[in-house]
Amino acid sequence: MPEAQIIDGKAIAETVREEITRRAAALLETSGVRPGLAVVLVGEDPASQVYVRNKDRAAEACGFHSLKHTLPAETSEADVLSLVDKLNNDPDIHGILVQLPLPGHIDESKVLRLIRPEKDVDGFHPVNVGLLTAGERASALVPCTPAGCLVLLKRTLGDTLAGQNAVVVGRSNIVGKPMASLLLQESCTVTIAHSRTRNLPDVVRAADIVVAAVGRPQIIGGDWIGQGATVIDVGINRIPAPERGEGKSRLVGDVAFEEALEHAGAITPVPGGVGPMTIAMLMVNTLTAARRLLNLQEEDPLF
Ligand SMILES: Nc1nc(=O)c2c([nH]1)NC[C@@H]1CN(c3ccc(C(=O)N[C@@H](CCC(=O)O)C(=O)O)cc3)C=[N+]21
Repeated sequence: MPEAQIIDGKAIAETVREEITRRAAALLETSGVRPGLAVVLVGEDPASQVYVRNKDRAAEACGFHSLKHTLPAETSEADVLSLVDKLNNDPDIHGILVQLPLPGHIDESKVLRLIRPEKDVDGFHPVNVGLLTAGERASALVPCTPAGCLVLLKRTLGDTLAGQNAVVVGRSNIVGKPMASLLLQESCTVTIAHSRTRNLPDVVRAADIVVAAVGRPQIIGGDWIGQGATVIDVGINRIPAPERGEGKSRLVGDVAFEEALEHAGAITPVPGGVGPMTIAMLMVNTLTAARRLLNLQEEDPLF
């Protein structure tokens, strides 16, 4: 059996970012506006710091104005809310991202609801969730990770996904549910599976498209993947790797990658698959938000 094609998320993310860099330069040329992104990080979680730094670099590479607000873990909810309020009213800021998870004493949903939907580049505000669910993707801001997965699927399978059997494993608000909405809008037959799904291996085996967004290392067996299926692995799990030396670790996805290679038609690696696309789509959303706030015409969507 030939081995699966490996979907190069890093390279595809690069092409998306190049296109956004061109469009941002054109916007600056014609309107004198530089897209502005504000990222709010509360606390010192090291993984969050890495992600926020990568995002900051990507924004600068695209020619955006990038502002990072790092607040101590003890910051009160009221202070976070007042920062969001200030960013909502800052004309130089077009996109606001509040890094999740927030410390336990802060009500996440309260913070996310305060972000102006037009600046909600994560697509987590109930207005954007509602627009996406209602099939009005064109006026919503779509969550970055599912949007990135859809770009990877279209670059791999072509622009038409209609009629494909898509199984999304995981039902989170940030990946599973919006992913299912996007695939449904593409006229896939969509199943949302989760920890309580009966006969999960058989459900996954019936899929032409598998999106794994569970957050447990290699929980999806390689032999669960139907022959020739396209596999998008959203999981980023750090596991011990004693073979690399004492105390070392490595990143793996939610899919048992090596075995899945023997069954899948195409599959994303971890790292280098969905992760880089998430950051690229944040750039897409920030430019989209800037153009809408300026009442400029929509550009050709990238997905
Ligand atoms: N409001 C909010 N929005 C987010 O989008 C958000 C968030 N909070 N909280 C945390 C998660 C996580 N996340 C990642 C994005 C890119 C990589 C990424 O680029 N990963 C690289 C590897 C990075 C590494 O080596 O650690 C890759 O998969 O190739 C990872 C994780 C965004 N998140």
